[in-house]
Amino acid sequence: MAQTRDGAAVAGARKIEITNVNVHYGELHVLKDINLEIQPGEFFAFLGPSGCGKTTLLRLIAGFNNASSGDVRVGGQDILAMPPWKRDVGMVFQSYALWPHLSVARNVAFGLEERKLPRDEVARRVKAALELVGMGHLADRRPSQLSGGQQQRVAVARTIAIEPKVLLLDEPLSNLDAKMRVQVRRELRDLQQRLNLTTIFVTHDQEEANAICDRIAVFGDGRIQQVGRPMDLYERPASLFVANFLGTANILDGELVTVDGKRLFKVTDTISVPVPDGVTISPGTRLVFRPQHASLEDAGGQGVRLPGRVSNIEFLGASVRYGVMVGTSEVLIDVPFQSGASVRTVGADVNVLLPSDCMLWLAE
Ligand SMILES: Nc1ncnc2c1ncn2[C@@H]1O[C@H](COP(=O)(O)OP(=O)(O)OP(=O)(O)O)[C@@H](O)[C@H]1O
Repeated sequence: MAQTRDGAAVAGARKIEITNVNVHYGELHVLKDINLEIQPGEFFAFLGPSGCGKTTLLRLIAGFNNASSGDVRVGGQDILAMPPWKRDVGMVFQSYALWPHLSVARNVAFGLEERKLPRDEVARRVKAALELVGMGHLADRRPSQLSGGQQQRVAVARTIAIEPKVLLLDEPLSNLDAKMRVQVRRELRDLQQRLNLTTIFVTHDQEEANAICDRIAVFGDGRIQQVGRPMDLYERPASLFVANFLGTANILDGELVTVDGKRLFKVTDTISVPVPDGVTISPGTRLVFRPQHASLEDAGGQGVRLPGRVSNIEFLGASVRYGVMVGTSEVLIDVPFQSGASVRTVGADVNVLLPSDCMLWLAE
């Protein structure tokens, strides 16, 4: 049986299988050979920059656009030929799309009435859905009398009232301020767990995806670049694109040279890094590392030393972020801040100490 990030076993939730999906808008090839399996009860993110096709794939699953080729199955059933309302799939839109002239309760009831459910069943579901999102006490208000976060909760209530087996969330937090985003994303995660819903969350915000999702598919240029758990993608990105998209990455250019039989990655005439056995360096391969994995060392410590000069200092609270020029590239190094510890000054000569197990060798 599948398990969620919190270890809870899930029964009854649906698996989503996307096979060889292509979507064109006229000449534009928007989704290219998408293959993906989303496990029952997973909270899954589509993450990527604007325009890479995330929403297009979400809308395809919901039934609001068509594939040029490929197959989408939910719970083993081919859904692409079904109308949206028969798919057991509920979608929450970025804009919320609430009716301004209807009360909160009537907004939630609307989709149920369209489905011709009996009145008492509609009333029961409206009440239950609003209670679930903590909006029962505001059932008589109009959307204009609600905050952004409250409107978002109504939009979620309206979707879960139809009792979908799959929940699709299209950038649901983008209209909220930073504090509210953190609160509502937690609520969404809790709700998803309680209802045991296979959920896809579309976002271009890596922090959001990392915070609440079990797994992430990173999209770029209409393709899935990598799929994995947040920590695995961060620690083991498969490409420069993914390394750059998930967190801050230092990227050093260089070329492979062999000196006395040893392979070196030559960053400048005076700075070279030994290439570990088993690593393949091809044209376009770069040396990549995270700011917190390196340190500034005066003495001691294991690893490769890169001589550089401090070019910038930012105090971030828990750490100090140094910009250090290594050759012609500036790298960022996060040093944990300790009260009373001396802080280097701009212009100081330093050694960047880079443990060999923190080096990534990546290409585009
Ligand atoms: N109905 C449409 N007709 C033609 N082109 C479209 C249509 N909808 C989207 N596109 C184009 O398809 C590409 C993918 O759009 P999509 O909305 O899926 O991207 P996205 O990754 O969700 O971006 P965002 O984060 O900005 O919403 C974009 O180049 C967009 O301009």
